[in-house]
Amino acid sequence: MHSLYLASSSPRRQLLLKQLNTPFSIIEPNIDETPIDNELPENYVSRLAITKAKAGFNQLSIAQQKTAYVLGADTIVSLENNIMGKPTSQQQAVTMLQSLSGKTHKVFTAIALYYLDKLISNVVVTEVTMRPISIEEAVTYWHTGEPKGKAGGYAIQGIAATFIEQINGDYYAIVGLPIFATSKLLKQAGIYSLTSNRYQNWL
Ligand SMILES: Cc1cn([C@H]2C[C@H](O)[C@@H](COP(=O)(O)OP(=O)(O)OP(=O)(O)O)O2)c(=O)[nH]c1=O
Repeated sequence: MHSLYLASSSPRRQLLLKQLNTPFSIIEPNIDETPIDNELPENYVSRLAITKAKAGFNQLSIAQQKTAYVLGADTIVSLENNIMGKPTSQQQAVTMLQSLSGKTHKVFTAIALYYLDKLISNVVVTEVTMRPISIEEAVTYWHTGEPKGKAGGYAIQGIAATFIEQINGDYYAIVGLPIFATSKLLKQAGIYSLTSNRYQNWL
């Protein structure tokens, strides 16, 4: 018997996890997302995904913890090792988009699964190339409401799809949960729902 929990308040992550065909419940951990000085993007996302999974685990009762598998995830946008989180003002959002305009940046998404005193995690990196975006366009985009709550201040699954020339990597990782990497993590933990003998070696 096991129970999968998603430690996330992101509606996108909840939708994406449904694609794994494994029933789950939601816990909403509250954690401090402040980066440590000079922390590399990969280390930052990994630390946050792990912190979310552990914080979620700690919200459960002792009885629930015995069978719990808690999944945490974190996504950031990064240009030249700078970490871009979720913009909190128009000015911040416009500045972020202006720095990404006409360039290729990286999206880092970490996933972490905490269970039975074990921790397994992975970081998925995707390259995103944006066409040039004018300041006027960035301001208009802010007023659509879409950039709020999105790392880097854009949502590839929304209007910002029109900004994206090319991606190299996993689309789902940009939206917040890399489905393939997550299925591998669940398989590693022995709770992937579609495991078949024929594809035993795909991990
Ligand atoms: C780049 C990009 C990010 N995002 C989202 C994914 C994440 O939800 C969000 C980054 O913030 P996160 O801190 O990773 O997650 P969150 O605060 O939304 O949810 P929680 O911590 O409770 O799990 O940005 C998109 O939806 N589309 C995009 O194109």
